[in-house]
Amino acid sequence: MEEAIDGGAAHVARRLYGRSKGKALRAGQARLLQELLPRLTLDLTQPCPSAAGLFPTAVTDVRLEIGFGGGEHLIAAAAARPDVGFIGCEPFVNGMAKLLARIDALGLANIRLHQGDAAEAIDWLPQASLGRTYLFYPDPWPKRRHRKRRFVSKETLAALARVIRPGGELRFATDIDDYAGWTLARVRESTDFAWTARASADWLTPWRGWTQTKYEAKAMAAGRKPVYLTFERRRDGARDA
Ligand SMILES: C[S@@+](CC[C@H](N)C(=O)[O-])C[C@H]1O[C@@H](n2cnc3c(N)ncnc32)[C@H](O)[C@@H]1O
Repeated sequence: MEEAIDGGAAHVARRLYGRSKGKALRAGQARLLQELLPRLTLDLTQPCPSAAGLFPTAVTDVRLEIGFGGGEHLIAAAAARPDVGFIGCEPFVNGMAKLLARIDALGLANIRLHQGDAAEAIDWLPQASLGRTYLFYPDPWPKRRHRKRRFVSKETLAALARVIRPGGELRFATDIDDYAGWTLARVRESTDFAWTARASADWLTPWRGWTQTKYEAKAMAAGRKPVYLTFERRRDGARDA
């Protein structure tokens, strides 16, 4: 067990499941990992006084993407909103290399990165420092005995509730019905988040300006139908209002 760096939710050192390496990297990708990644990486060994202060220019909001994969959504979101700071977390080195190539090509200055478990970055961030968090197609771990490896848990929801400001959002997409039900059940038990859907169109329609991720394209090609769930961070005492 490790102490939280900023005195926030206690960070429990946990195993990160899933692959961290795939195909051999090209020379250009290896160079970006060596030279660009260290310049954009969060320094979790130092306290984080302010999430907005991680960016070189003033930002109006800070948003976090957990497990960005190939970075399709993160790049599009950051390019569309240069006034917003984005933090991307991804342990898979090939995904990180792909994202770095896009950041470099587009000259984006509003992305910061953590190559590893997003839970570490979440525990490091100050309270109420994020306006929005994205969790798209997290690894489904379909076997019953592996479900405890899923990113969504009572503990991660509590950690996210600490860093998402009241009125802020957690956006979640999955193509696995059982993971949607699992997440809804955990949100239902939480006093921190409320599912905002009013009608089926709300969970069957992607968010405005949505950029399809590689995983979603594969899921749809295989005939699976995604759901898009938006959870609002409750303001204190709002649960039974
Ligand atoms: C099924 S892929 C989806 C990727 C991407 N979101 C998409 O929609 O294409 C899940 C991703 O989550 C990453 N991941 C798994 N556990 C993670 C964790 N604890 N923190 C951050 N990323 C994680 C994996 O490396 C993988 O790239």
